Amino acid sequence: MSTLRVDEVVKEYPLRAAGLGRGGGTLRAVAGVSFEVAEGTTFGLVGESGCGKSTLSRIVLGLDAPTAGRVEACGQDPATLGRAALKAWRRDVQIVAQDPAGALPARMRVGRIVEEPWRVHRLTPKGGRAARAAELLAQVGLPRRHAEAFPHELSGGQRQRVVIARALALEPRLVVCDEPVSALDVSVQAQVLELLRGLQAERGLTYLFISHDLGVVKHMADEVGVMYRGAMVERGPAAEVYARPRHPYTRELLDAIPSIRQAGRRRGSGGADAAAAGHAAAAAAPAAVAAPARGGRPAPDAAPAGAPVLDAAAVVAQAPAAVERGCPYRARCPLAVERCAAEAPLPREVQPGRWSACHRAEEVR
Ligand SMILES: Nc1ncnc2c1ncn2[C@@H]1O[C@H](COP(=O)(O)OP(=O)(O)OP(=O)(O)O)[C@@H](O)[C@H]1O
Repeated sequence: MSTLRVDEVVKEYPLRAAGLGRGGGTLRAVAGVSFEVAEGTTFGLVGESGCGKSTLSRIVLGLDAPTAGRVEACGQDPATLGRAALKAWRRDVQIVAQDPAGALPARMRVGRIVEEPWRVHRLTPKGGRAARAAELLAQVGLPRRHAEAFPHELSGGQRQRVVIARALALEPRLVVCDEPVSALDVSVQAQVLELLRGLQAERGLTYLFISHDLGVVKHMADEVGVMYRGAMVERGPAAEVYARPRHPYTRELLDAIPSIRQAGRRRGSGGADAAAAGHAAAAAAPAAVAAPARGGRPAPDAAPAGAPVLDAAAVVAQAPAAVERGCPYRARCPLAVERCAAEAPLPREVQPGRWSACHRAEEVR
């Protein structure tokens, strides 16, 4: 049974809202993405900065509506729910966000932070809020006395544990983990990932795990989806994708894993700097290769006729939308041939359960 279904989701923003000019036109941040996540499993969503991961996560969380397509999470499409129903649905779908320093209210004590979701939903758990909050803190590996601490008195890893405890307070079924360890030291990352895995096993949680780092996702995901310029270019069981990628962009990301780790080590401590260096390397590597711009097909009712539709990477590269057809990855692709310029590859099932949007998927090594 699927806890999450994402069906042909498209999200477009006016170029003006994306800070790109004053005229008409549309930025296509998510370009027809589909996948399902079975109950109790983890789907890893990977791609470089600007490929549309966070936009997709906002849609899954019901914080934004898709321009086209549909999401069903825990049995409901959040875009169709009224206010009260949406609030009730949010008990089932929680987020563990990226930045522990920014995600917690600075002036609230930790115990009170963990209790907050019960306050918002006017609930009292068995045994009372304070006692249950202390239990939750213990379950995420924090001593009970930390309930009295303020977030700034804790380390980054401890703060992320508080974020996780708060997300679990309402006993959700689906947790969107959006770069949950990217702000942490490399050694602490492993501990937090271990905690997330343990909680999943205990509670049967379903995770949508978003990261720019295929190395991190490897430790978590049952299935992986690789996003490039708003599209999902490869999808399949994690072990198979890592062992034999079927898209050259996945290959490029896999090849980048050792260099990211080395970048962290070169900076010395394996501490926060290392994680930051890894993030920077992942973001910078693709930018070093000039990506061409591409105009996409406008969604039927999204943009006025004649207004350009840009994909995310075209805008990241800040190049004019000159190329109208073909595979968006071809300028970086070692396998690109003439056909790739003429015809955009549609996702196809290259073997049971494995999807790739590459004309030459079978030749990727
Ligand atoms: N509210 C918005 N209005 C306009 N454009 C947006 C908005 N949110 C995101 N975008 C644009 O959509 C594209 C995809 O952004 P998104 O944040 O989803 O990517 P991402 O893969 O999560 O990147 P990062 O890891 O850097 O957050 C980017 O070009 C971004 O500028």
